[in-house]
This record gives sequence, C-alpha cells and structure tokens, in this order.
Amino acid sequence: MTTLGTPLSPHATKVMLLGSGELGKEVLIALQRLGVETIAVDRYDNAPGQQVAHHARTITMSDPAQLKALIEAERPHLVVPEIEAIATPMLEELEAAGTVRVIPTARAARLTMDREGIRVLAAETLGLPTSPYKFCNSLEELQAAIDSGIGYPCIVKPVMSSSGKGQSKIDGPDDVKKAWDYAMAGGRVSHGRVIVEGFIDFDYEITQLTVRAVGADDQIVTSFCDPIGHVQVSGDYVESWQPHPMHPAALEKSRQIAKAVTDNLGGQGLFGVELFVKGESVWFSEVSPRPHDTGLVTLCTQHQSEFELHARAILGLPVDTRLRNPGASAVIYGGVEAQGIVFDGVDEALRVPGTDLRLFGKPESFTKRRMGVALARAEDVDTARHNAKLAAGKVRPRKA
Ligand SMILES: Nc1ncnc2c1ncn2[C@@H]1O[C@H](COP(=O)(O)OP(=O)(O)OP(=O)(O)O)[C@@H](O)[C@H]1O
Ligand SMILES: NCC(=O)N[C@@H]1O[C@H](COP(=O)([O-])[O-])[C@@H](O)[C@H]1O
Ligand SMILES: [Mg+2]
Repeated sequence: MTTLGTPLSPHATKVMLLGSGELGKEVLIALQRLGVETIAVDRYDNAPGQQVAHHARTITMSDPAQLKALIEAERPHLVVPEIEAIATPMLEELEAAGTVRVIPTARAARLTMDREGIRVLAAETLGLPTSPYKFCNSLEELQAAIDSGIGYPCIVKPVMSSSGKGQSKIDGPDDVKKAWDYAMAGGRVSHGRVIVEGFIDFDYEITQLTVRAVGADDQIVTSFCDPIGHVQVSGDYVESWQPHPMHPAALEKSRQIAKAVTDNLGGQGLFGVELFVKGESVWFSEVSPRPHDTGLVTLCTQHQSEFELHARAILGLPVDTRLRNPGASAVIYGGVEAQGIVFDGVDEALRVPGTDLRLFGKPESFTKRRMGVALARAEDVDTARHNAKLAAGKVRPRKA
C-alpha cells in the first residue's frame, strides 16, 4: 500500500531531485500534483526545477561530501538522479546504510553515470548487440583502437558526457586529433577518457521508454510505451515523434533488449532505452534510468507523460503507458549567449494547430543550450512533425 503525506508537514512524503533541468522540472510538477514535498538540487541557482519545487538547493553534486551532507540534512524518502554527473558511489554508501532509497537503485545510477559501466554491462555481461567499442586514455590509445579494428568512420565521446557534449564523428585519420581535443574539452566532468565506437549505419533510431512499476500483486511489472523516433544533430536531439512505425520483429527485439537491461538495473521508475535499428537488426546504444529528453513528446501524446509515469512508478503507484494520439516535439535552442533572454513570437507559435510550448526558464542562454520545446499533436506523425518544427521556428529567443 502506498500512503502519501501532506507537504510541509511532519508527515510529508519527501522526494529530492539531483539535477533540476527541463526533465526534472516536469517530474517535480507531477510530484507536486500528488502532494509530494519536493527538493530540487542543481549546480546553479534558479534551475528550471528549482522554480517549481518547495525547496531549492545548489551544490556540487559530484562532490561526495556535499552530497552526503545535503541528504543527511534533508532526509528525503527518495533521491531521484536527473543527470549523470553525481557522486554515485556516495549514493551507494547511503543506500547501503539505509539512509535513503535511490531511484531506480544506486547501482543503476552508478552504472549509467559514465558510458563504461553501462556499455560493459550491456555488451559483456548481458551479451546484447552494441556497436564495436574501445575505451582510451590518450590520443595514442585512440589511434591504436581505430587502427586495430574499430576503423573509420567512428564516433568518439567523453566517457562522462551527455546531450552530445564533446562527441564527434571521425571519417579519416585527419579527424582523430581534433576529435580527441574536442572530447577533452566537452565532458561534463573531465576524466581524460573516451569511448570510440564503430559507426552504425542505422535506418532509424528510437527511444524505448520502459517502466518498472509495482503491479496489483505487489510484484514489479515492466511496461512499454510506443516507440519514439528522433533526429539527433551533433549528438543532441532536435526532433522526436511518437509512435514511430516499426517492423514487428524489430519492435520485439527492441523490447527484449529493453527488458534485459532494465531487469538488470532493477528498482522502480521509467527508463529511456536508446536503440539503433536497421531492417530487423537492433543495437543497444545506451539507457537513461530516468525520463529521456526525446520523451518530452509524451507531454502531448500519452495519457500519462514519461514524467508522470516516473513519478507514479517511484511512489509505488499504478501506471498507464497507452498512447492517446500521435505527436511530435521540436527543440528551441538559445541561439544567443546571454542572461535573462526574452522569446518573441510565442503567440504566432501557438497559432499553429494542436501545438503547445515548454519554455524551461533557464536563467542563462547559450547558442546551443536547449531553452524550450514545441509540442504538436495531430492525426498523424508527419503532420505533427511539420507543426512542431513550424511552431519551434516561430519562437525567436533574443537578448533582452
Ligand atoms: N556508434 C554510433 N553509430 C552511429 N551513430 C551514433 C553512434 N553513437 C552515437 N550516435 C549518434 O549520436 C547520438 C548521441 O549519442 P549518445 O546517445 O551516445 O550521446 P549522449 O551524449 O549520451 O546523448 P544523450 O545524453 O542526449 O542521450 C545518438 O543518438 C546517435 O544519433
Ligand atoms: N540528454 C540529457 C538531457 O537532456 N538532460 C536534461 O538537460 C538538463 C541540463 O541542461 P543544461 O546542460 O542546459 O543545463 C538536465 O538537467 C536534464 O533535464
Ligand atoms: Mg543518447
């Protein structure tokens, strides 16, 4: 049985988000609606989620001492990682000591914190199909890995990074040094280590949202959302849509892979399993043990968005993953480097039929920082994609 309390009272159900960007903000809103007391943590003040939570805290989440002190001071019932760059070994310690429950588990947060833990688990422990890969600590090791089997083209990424930061494609020997230098500059936490992956020439890629929630008989039940198709530019998502039509065999394989990975990671919550598909072949790419950026589209397509699904699943509540209607999302980048920007054309954007917007409220804009997203629902995915891109293009961020 799940019992929920009253926020700001001695019997509050308290949830702490570690990372409070656009994805955390929506999880926080879903939790608020259920009367959960929320604590939004991030590395900077006024992060999107901090603007909607009961409490806002700013710390260096990759510092184990700061993380421990905050968790011990706040004593949340659940700690919900929202980004990778967290001192996850400390979360494991606190979970083992019974201080807190980590979503989905502290081990899952540690394994997915960098590319190495999850890739070794998927490819070597679980034997799932992935791109060929190698981890390298220097430019020389990178060149050797490419020469001894990975070949060209290939992709280099810092072991700890996300949203394509520090990622580049290498087409030939001339690109190797540039890719190494770019990776060194682009990781969220500098590690001096990269993964080089053989390039998969896929037909399309999907995110298979997968939920582990408590069923009627108190057992964990796995359920799947409809596949989400997406387009990535420089390793960052720019457009997503749902449902993405798939060959039944490819869908079946995708779900088998998603089940194998999420069974192993365990716990309760929503996962975004990233897969590459070519014909009936499917490769595992990576997994987020939390809502996925491409899943922002579910805000306009599902009865329960990925954020509501996550909130429900972590609280032990039932979930409904059904699609309501086709839809699409299109990203709005900052386009400028400035604090406190303004957005022109919001009215024009919302005149596009079936559209909605999320402007995240990030205090500072960078040219390639995701500042908002346009959402469109429609009779079919093609119309939705067209309208989402049209609406996103009408929003014009600028310096105030
Ligand atoms: N081995 C590969 N072959 C072909 N394309 C790839 C490969 N690895 C990555 N990509 C492309 O780059 C995109 C981003 O890669 P990946 O998901 O590993 O980066 P990320 O920084 O973790 O991104 P995010 O945090 O947004 O998920 C993929 O969605 C895919 O489009
Ligand atoms: N692919 C992962 C992803 O999209 N994560 C989302 O981006 C935020 C960081 O944004 P920022 O870099 O603009 O601060 C994170 O907090 C999360 O919401
Ligand atoms: Mg990814």
